[in-house]
Order: sequence, then C-alpha cells, then structure tokens
Amino acid sequence: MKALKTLNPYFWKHRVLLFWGFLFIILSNFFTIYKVQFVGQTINIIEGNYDNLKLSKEASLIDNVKANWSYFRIIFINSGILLVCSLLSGFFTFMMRQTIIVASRRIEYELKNKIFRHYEDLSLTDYKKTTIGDLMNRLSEDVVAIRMYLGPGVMYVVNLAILLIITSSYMLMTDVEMTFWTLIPLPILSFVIYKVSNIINQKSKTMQKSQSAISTFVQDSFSGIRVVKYFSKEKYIEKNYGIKVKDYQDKALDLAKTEAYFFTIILFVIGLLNVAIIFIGGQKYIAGEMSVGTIADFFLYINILIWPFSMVGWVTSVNQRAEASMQRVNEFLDMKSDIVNTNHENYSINGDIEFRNVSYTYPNTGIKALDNLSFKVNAGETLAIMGKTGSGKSTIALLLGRLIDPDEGEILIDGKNLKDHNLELYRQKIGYIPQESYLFSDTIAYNIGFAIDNPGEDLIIKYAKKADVHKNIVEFKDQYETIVGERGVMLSGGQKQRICIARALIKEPQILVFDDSLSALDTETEENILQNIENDLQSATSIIITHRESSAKRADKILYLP
Ligand SMILES: Nc1ncnc2c1ncn2[C@@H]1O[C@H](COP(=O)(O)OP(=O)(O)OP(=O)(O)O)[C@@H](O)[C@H]1O
Repeated sequence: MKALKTLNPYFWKHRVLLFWGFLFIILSNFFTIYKVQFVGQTINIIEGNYDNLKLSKEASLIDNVKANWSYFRIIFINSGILLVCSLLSGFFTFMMRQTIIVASRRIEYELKNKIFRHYEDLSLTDYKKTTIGDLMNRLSEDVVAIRMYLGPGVMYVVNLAILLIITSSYMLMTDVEMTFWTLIPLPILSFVIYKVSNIINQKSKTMQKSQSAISTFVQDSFSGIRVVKYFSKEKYIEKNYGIKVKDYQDKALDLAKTEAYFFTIILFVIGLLNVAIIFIGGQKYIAGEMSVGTIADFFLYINILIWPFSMVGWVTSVNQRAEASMQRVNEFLDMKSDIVNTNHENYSINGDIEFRNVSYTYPNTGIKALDNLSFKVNAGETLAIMGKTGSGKSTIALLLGRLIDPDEGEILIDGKNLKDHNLELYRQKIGYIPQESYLFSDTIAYNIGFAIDNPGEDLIIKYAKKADVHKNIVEFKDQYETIVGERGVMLSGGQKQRICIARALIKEPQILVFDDSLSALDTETEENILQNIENDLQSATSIIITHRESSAKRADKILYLP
C-alpha cells in the first residue's frame, strides 16, 4: 500500500469530515447492535408468559391487552426501543455516507484537477510518451478506482472493525462457545469473496476494454463516414461492428456468471451459519443452558456481521486495484516537463527573432528535422519559409512557440535566449495559426474569442472581419452562435482556416506564425487578409510558412529549407 500513502495529505485535508464520518459509523453500529438484545428479551417474555396469559377469543384485542397490561407493556416498550434504535441507526448510516462519501468525492475532484493541470504542463515531447487514451484512463478508471478506496474502501473496513468489536462483545457476553463456532467461518467467507472479487475485477476490465474498442470503432467510422460511403464500405463496417458487439456480449455474460457466485456464496454461508446456530443452540436449549431469545439474538448478530465480512473480501480487492491505479497516477504526476518557465517578470516584447545554429531531432523517431539552421528577422518584418515537405518548416513553428526546445544552438527573441524569457508572457504575445485548422467543438464566437480573456462581441466581429470570414458567418442561421461541430466539421476548410486566423489576430500579437495556414484560401482572400495584417499589425513580426509563391511574395525575406 506504498503508493496509496500519496493520499495521506488528502485525508488530512478532509480530516474534519472524516472524523464525523467515523463517529457516525460508531453510532450507527451501536444502535444496530444495541437493539438486538431486545428482540431476544421480547421472545423470552412471550415464551415464558404465554401459559399465564388471560387471553380470550371472544374479547376484543384492546380488552385482551388491558387484561394483560403488565405483560404487553414490556412488549410495547421493547418495540418502541427497537423502532427508535432502527431510526437512529438508519439516520447515522445516512450521515456516515454523507460525510465519508462526500470526502471521497471531494478528493476525487481535487485529484482529477491535479492530473489535468499536470497534463497541461507537459511538453510536446512528454505527450509522445503518453496517449490521450492513457490520460483518459487515468482521469476516469484510475481515479474511480482510487475513489473506491477512499470512500467505500475506508468506510467498510472501519465499519467492520467497529461492528466486530461491538457485536463480538455482545455475543461473548451471551455465549462464548456459540460465538466461537459462528464467527470462525466468517474470515473464510472474506477470503473466498476476495478471490471472487479479483476474478470479477479482471473480467470487468476485459469487458471495459471491449466496450472502449466499440466506442473507438464507432467514433472512427463516423468521423470517416465520407470515406466509408465513397468506398461503399458500409457492409464491411457493419460486419466489424457486429464482431465487436458480440465480443462485448460474450464478456458481459461471462462477468455476469462470475458475479452470480458472489451472492450464492454469501447465501450459502448464511445457510451454513443458521444450521450451526440451530444445532448448537438447540442442544443448549434442550440442556437448559440457552433460551429461545438468545438463539434468535444469534441469528440477528450473524445476519448483521455477514455483509461487512463479505465486503472485507471485496474491499481488499478494491484496495489492490486502487494501489495499482495510484501507482499509475503517481508515475504520471512524477513526470517533469522539459519546458520550464523560470522567469516571471513583466516586460514588453518587440519581436526580433534569431535562430542561431539550431538543430532539432525528434526523440521518438530519431528524425533530424533541423540541422544547424540560422536566420534572423527584425521586429515588424515578414519572413516566408518555403521548402519541400518534411524539410522542417512546422518544426520551426513549434520551436518558436517553445513547445519544444532545440537540442543544439539557440533561439533569440529580442536578443535574449527564448529559454530565459517569461514563457507565459511570451506566449501571450505570439499568435499561431496551425497547419491543421483545429477548432473546439463549440460556437464560432467561442473559437475566435478563445485566445483572450472575456472577449467582447464587438472585438470578435472586428477580428472576424480582418480574417475575411465575417461575411460567411453572418450567412449562418445562428451567426456567431453557430456550433462548429466536432472539430469544425460543419465548416469548409477555408472557413476553418480563417476562424483560426481571427483567433490568432484577436490577441494582437507581436509575433505571428502561419504554419501553411493560407493554403485553403483563394488568392484574393489571402491577399485581403495579408493586407489587413500589414495595416493593423505593422510592428508585428510575421513568419509565413508556405508552399505558395503568392503567399511569399509580400514577405521582406524568404528562407528556403533544403
Ligand atoms: N511529432 C513528430 N514526431 C516525430 N517526427 C516528426 C514529428 N513531426 C515531424 N516529424 C518529422 O520531422 C521532419 C520535419 O517535419 P515538419 O513537420 O517540420 O516538416 P514540414 O516541412 O513542415 O512538412 P510539410 O510541408 O509536409 O508540412 C519530418 O521528417 C517528419 O517526419
């Protein structure tokens, strides 16, 4: 349980809630057990006094009660105690869940945020070490497994410990031998349930994998529906889907079969213990050593204990899973980003850019994308970068945004190494239009305003005009509130590119990087946009990565990559 120690600070943070939770566990268990003795007592009173009662079939129920009042009084009092105890134990069980489960949900929330924040901090190279699916798993499956330890795990273990202490004390006070014989099978039950729970966990994991395979397949098929239809591959896709669904069904049925054992085992052990109570209790009753009420008490004690003992088996398996999940989360949280910001000063950025003998090799493939590259652009100038595909143009864009750092050489911004700049401030001053126009599945207004805090409507429209896309947006029924669909599927390639341009321009950046992001535009629109930028962002340095002569012709300098 080494990895789970990471959670100790969280337990400490929510100690007040957890303290109340533990107190409620004690109270709810106390009232659950306390009432049992009154059941036995009442049965003994009924059994011992039945022959002496003055009951008449002709008299009404009320008259019978009046005639035997001293006898019925005790039964009424005992019933009242039973009712109040049940109410109180129910109330405290409710409170126990309201505190411990709430604490576990809060810790889950904090943990999810921490993982997400950490993921955002990683560099591009770090992302290559993990996948989106991996992150999703850590955020969902792993965090849920940890929460199960934090909530039900802790709650049931504490519950059983307290229940066992209180119940066994009552049982021992009643009959030592009977206590011994009825408690012995319970740890064996825990062990068997633990084994079954482990098998259930493994099977539900394979079932979940099968479920995610279906989700990925459906997502993939419908994202590429145009290709599927064009190639007339609907039947093929349908067949593959059928295979995947069948696989899921087989796994789900297999899991259901194992789950059925869970309750079967519990019911079997309850039956076994009932036989033990009747056998031992019956012998003692015949020998005059035990009353019927005490036998009834034992039935109730065992019924109270059986569930927590079963849960211990389940919780042990849950805790093992949580330990493995915590290890996976910790491995991820221990990853330190290559890109660290050490400067937190506030200053202005002019936009002078110099690459001095810069080389970069992608660590995952070993491909040397840039080799000893040097160039210089002064603030306010435009540099066009051209070259054949794979020559390293996009890599320059990534280096300029400091999404990666060069292996050799240095990048100077205003004469200072980019690594020594305040990264947060620098990124506020750089506008980037990616090669693949990435839009978030939200409205057009959200996508344009994304670059700045609290963007006003006027500003969004102003920059949509500068990016020459306003005229298209106003033609949509919902105009700026149009939902762009998943990654902008509702828009044409050129519309997406221009919305991305508006998103970069709204920042009023000092450095503007176009990564082949004018390719879907006709020359007239391209001309308009570049003219608008020239007029409005005169002091900004523009880097235009392009394959088209038309985009490069306005540039002050052109860099050809070999
Ligand atoms: N994330 C990555 N991981 C590994 N290798 C990469 C990665 N991105 C690019 N490369 C490799 O680095 C080289 C340069 O890629 P880059 O994207 O910079 O070229 P480019 O000039 O922008 O190409 P294009 O004109 O086709 O967009 C290519 O050989 C490419 O295979």
